[in-house]
Amino acid sequence: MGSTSKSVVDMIEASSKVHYSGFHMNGHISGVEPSAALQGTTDIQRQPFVIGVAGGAASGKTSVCDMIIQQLHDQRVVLVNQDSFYHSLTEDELARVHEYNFDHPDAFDTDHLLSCMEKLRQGQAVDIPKYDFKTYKSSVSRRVNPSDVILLEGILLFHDPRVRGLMNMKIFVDTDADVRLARRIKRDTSQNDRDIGTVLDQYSKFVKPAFDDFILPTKKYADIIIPRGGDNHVAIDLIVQHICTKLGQHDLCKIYPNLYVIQSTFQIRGMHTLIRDSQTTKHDFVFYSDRLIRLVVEHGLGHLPFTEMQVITPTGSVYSGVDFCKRLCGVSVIRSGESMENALRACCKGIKIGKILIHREGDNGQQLVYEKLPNDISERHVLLLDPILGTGNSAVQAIKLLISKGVPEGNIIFLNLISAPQGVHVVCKKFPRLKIVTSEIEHGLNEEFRVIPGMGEFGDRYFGTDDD
Ligand SMILES: Nc1ncnc2c1ncn2[C@@H]1O[C@H](COP(=O)(O)OP(=O)(O)O)[C@@H](O)[C@H]1O
Ligand SMILES: Nc1ccn([C@@H]2O[C@H](COP(=O)(O)O)[C@@H](O)[C@H]2O)c(=O)n1
Ligand SMILES: [Mg+2]
Repeated sequence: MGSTSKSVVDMIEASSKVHYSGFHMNGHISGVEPSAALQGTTDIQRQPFVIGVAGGAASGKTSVCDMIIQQLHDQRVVLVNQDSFYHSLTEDELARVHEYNFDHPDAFDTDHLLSCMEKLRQGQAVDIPKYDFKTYKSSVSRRVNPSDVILLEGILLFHDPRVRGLMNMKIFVDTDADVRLARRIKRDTSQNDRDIGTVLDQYSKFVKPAFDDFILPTKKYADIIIPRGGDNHVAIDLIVQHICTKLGQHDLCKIYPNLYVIQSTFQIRGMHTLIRDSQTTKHDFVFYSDRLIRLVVEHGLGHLPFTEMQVITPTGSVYSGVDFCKRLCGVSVIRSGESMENALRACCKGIKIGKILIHREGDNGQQLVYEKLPNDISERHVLLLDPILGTGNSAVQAIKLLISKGVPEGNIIFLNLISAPQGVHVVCKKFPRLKIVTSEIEHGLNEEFRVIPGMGEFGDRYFGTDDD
């Protein structure tokens, strides 16, 4: 199929240049959801996506980071090394350098690292020290500009909870101890002018014990463990793909405060991988779609208003909580939207569900052919259900109908599994008070206006009508 697609960034620049570049001038970009206080405003300040890469010395951390940076060539990425924050040795320490433990957490100026990271996260440039392994001192520094992605790498990066707390993703490079020692000998004798006896003494006295006591125990904090470091191309490709997905979503979220992409996890990516696979059986397709739909529905319900209430617990204490919004209604866009009804019913006991059927003739010829909605819909908050947002034309028809029935635009939450950027632009621009909640942003649309990578005809795959 001769399909062409535009990258998210291309489309954003083509259709929304003013918002996009305006945002970059403010210089705040992030991997984190906007805070509650900022939701609903256009002044969203975002911070960079921070990836921590830890592992033993000479495990291949720097090499893994270099490979990630190479693959993220069209993104603004900076690398910050924990090595840069080694304390400079005093004259006394220098005189007895062979007794100094460079692999202990105290060897690093972690407060300085934290203050530099804080500035970068706030969009400010920082001067990061340059550490010299031969003189054991930092002298000059290098200027690091704020970026969309910060790679932070070092042996003990996961040791301090404050440093761990900065990270959106944690990677542990897991390389065999013999390989690490062999590389270390090679590196220290050739680059750092050390003799092999000194390298081996340091290894047995400090490096190996510190690895066992301080580095290995932090492996449990990793989101991803990469065996074989830079040789593991599959792992690096997956990581880069994940980062691109997050950045793509953030680009759109930067522009539209009414777009909510649920926080991606590897569970969610795994479910998406299954439902996008053309070889997945109907049974698995339904199972994993249902799991994802439930997540989207729960997330969407989180955007409904609530009232505060107090209850008495069985211990006789007062619990101050909230009461659910009662005036609700689901509206499914026939036919694939009906796949989302069960999840909504499972979350909202006895919820009314209306239906809309829109007939699609080519790209622009959307026509409303059927609707059955509760009479009092104008007094309800509406959860509009359609698993795929493509061109946005059907969605616009459905939303217009709801508004014509008296539903305030701000009372509509549009729930879908995947959204093409084109559809997001159309819906978010036309209905800025409506909220879209989705689980992934797609790359785009092909020449036939089908979402890509997409997952095919959702209704056919879900209801089993795709058999020959
Ligand atoms: N997959 C690999 N194969 C061969 N040599 C490697 C590989 N990964 C790293 N190296 C080499 O090992 C040394 C240490 O790698 P580096 O990425 O600097 O590790 P770290 O940052 O964990 O100390 C470097 O000299 C590097 O060129
Ligand atoms: N002056 C120094 C400072 C550090 N080391 C060793 O470097 C290792 C950490 O660097 P990686 O790039 O390998 O992560 C660590 O094991 C220190 O022992 C050193 O030898 N001399
Ligand atoms: Mg390194």
